[in-house]
Amino acid sequence: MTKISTIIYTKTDEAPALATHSFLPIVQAFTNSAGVKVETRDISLAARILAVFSDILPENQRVNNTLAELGELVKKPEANIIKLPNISASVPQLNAAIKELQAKGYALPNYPAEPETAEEKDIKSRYDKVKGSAVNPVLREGNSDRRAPKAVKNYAKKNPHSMGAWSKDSKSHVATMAQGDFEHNEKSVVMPAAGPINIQLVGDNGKTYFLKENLNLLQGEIIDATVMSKKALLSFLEEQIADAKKQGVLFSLHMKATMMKVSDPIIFGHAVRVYFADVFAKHADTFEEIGVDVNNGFGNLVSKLQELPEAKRKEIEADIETALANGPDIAMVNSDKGITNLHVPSDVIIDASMPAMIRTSGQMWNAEGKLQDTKAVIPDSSYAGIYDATIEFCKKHGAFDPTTMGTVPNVGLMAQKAEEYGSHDKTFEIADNGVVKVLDAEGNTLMEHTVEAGDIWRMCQVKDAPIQDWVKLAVTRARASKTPAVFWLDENRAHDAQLIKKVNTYLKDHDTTGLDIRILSPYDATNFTLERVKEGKDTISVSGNVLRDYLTDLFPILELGTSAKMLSIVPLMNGGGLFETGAGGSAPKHVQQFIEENHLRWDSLGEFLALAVSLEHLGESNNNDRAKVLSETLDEATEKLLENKKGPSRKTGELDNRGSHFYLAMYWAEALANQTKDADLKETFTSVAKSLKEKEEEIVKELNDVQGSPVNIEGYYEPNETLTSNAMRPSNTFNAILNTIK
Ligand SMILES: NC(=O)C1=CN([C@@H]2O[C@H](COP(=O)(O)OP(=O)(O)OC[C@H]3O[C@@H](n4cnc5c(N)ncnc54)[C@H](OP(=O)(O)O)[C@@H]3O)[C@@H](O)[C@H]2O)C=CC1
Ligand SMILES: O=C(O)CCC(=O)C(=O)O
Ligand SMILES: [Mg+2]
Repeated sequence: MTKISTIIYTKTDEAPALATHSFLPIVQAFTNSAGVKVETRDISLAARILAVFSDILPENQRVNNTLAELGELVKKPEANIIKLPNISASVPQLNAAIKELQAKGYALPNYPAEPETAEEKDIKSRYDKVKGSAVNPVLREGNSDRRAPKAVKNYAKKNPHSMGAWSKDSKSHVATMAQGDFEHNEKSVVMPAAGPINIQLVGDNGKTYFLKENLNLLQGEIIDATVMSKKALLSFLEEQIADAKKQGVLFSLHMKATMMKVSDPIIFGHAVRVYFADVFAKHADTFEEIGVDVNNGFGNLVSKLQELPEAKRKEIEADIETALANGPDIAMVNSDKGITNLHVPSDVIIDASMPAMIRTSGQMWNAEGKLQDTKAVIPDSSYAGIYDATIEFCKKHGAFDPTTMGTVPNVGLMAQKAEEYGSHDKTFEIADNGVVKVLDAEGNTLMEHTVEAGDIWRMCQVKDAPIQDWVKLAVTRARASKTPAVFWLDENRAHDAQLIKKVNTYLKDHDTTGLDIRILSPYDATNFTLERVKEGKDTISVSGNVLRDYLTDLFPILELGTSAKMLSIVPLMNGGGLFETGAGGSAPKHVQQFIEENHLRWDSLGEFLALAVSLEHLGESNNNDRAKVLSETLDEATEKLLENKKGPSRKTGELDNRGSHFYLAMYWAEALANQTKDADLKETFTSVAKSLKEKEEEIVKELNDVQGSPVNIEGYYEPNETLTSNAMRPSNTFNAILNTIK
């Protein structure tokens, strides 16, 4: 008797949440017969908001803090979690979600942008726990192994996606700071012993205070501190805006304001204020009065203007028009609706936006809805070089060829809030000129920076155990796939120099004979990897947390057309498994199409791949042979789905997400019927496969016929369960067959 095994399937937001309404009933029907329970946990933005305010809500509206619960589970060996992408909310998204929940009868407070009373401060601190990238860092108690499975890569080679041609004369380029930024000011030390540290600001005005107290660190932890100079940033932005105008290219800002939820909105705000400098100078008092905060994007100003009397509003709008006419053209998110790249910080997120630009001949959309060469502004220079190198490579060699290009899997250091992505509780917009010091328990200065008011100072940490685990994972993957592995580390960067020492030490713990393992700076690693990619050769990138994020969108988008097709495994350090679905996000544009046309183009390939490895892990860890059979047959079904091109189409009226789920179910049932390892499963699924095949045409017709008109699911952040489920399961014939599986 095998013991009951449980997989946790996360309920999230937007397109992946819609897809779950169709896919999960299939999964549950198939796994039930193998003694595998698939339970859901709601970690959507709406559920996370309700969880942090449960104590003030009436009993019938309270929800458990499931994210905290999963945060504990990932530290246990029995963890087996399938994690779908979720919204990492920018402030405009957070406000929209609060508004929707309030309208649904939840007495939630508004988000206080500038809290004054103790109560407001408490409210803001609760919302800040939900804001930005608040899920992934909590669950990632392991490092990351992301790759395109062979079947997926072969499919892409045989069925290449479109790839915009590159011209040698392209004026597109990356602009990044040459001094005064995080990269150039970085200092780094390794903790010689465990103990608390303090971060202190010694003000030139005689005021000295702690920015952070009693932060407990472990022995061997690498900590870095650095600062982005406001002055240097502003003059860089001024230069780039003028240069974009001069060169006649689009101005486009690429940030990660979701993951870097403290620093990057501040930088985003500076970019908006510098671009619209004349408007901000002329109307400073009015903006102060109506509480304009462009750290949440230019869109915040646009919406706040509605509060003004018409004459004043019109005057400011005219000045905005003048600024736009005088400045360089701005890259557009939606030219029909006049939404620019500077409107909302969560509309243009660097990991997806830069590869999309590179795939589109290095161009972005202008206000006329036409493609145009672009200046991609990435203020901090720590990682901008990888996009610079890629763009220059494309100018020299032309676009990559998906039919021949090699693949670049990634082994990423991310466990336990590693590096920049764990820095928000140690990032500060500095209030006074002075010196920021990192002090050990005895009061010795470990690192210090001279700062000015408005500078952004931050500290990052990475623990030693995750580094050891990461090096081990890199060697394991290099050995298993017989592929060269490159550590993307720059000996000239303070943090990387410390990491290189540890990498060299920990590599000695493993047998590396016969393996090709190198350490190259990110810029050189890009060129080395791209040369090989062009020749059809594979190369593992072994990187820190930020590059993990960037590279696992960059290469999949170039190789496969989307990062949705990645296998994304997080072997948890305590033995459990976290299986992320794909490497991309929650695709807001897909929801819009679904609502308007009842067509969901979301590709669940990432979910299929994740479920297969989750079942395999369960098979191994729980000695559940049936789970293994389910896993093997699911992989067969996924391959067949690719071969027969049953992924979702982008066009309304054609097979969509729901139709692709039907085909997966049919192929899965067929594979189960054809296997010989488990007779019971064979018997159950022989009749299921037969019914599905017989009714194929009818089911596909039912799924496609509903498309073409709007659908109402009564909400965006918390749609109505029944309406959504009905909309996502429109084939009675298919539903009836699933109901017969015992
Ligand atoms: N792991 C996580 O939880 C992550 C969450 N996010 C969150 O997702 C949101 C959107 O982020 P954004 O940077 O725009 O990135 P997305 O990955 O959501 O979207 C970029 C584009 O990639 C394509 N795409 C992504 N996934 C799929 C899929 N499964 N099937 C088909 N196409 C896909 C779509 O292209 P097209 O429209 O052309 O079809 C989509 O518009 C943000 O709230 C962000 O915080 C982002 C990254 C990871
Ligand atoms: O958590 C997030 O906000 C995004 C995560 C992400 O983009 C990634 O891990 O690839
Ligand atoms: Mg990413």
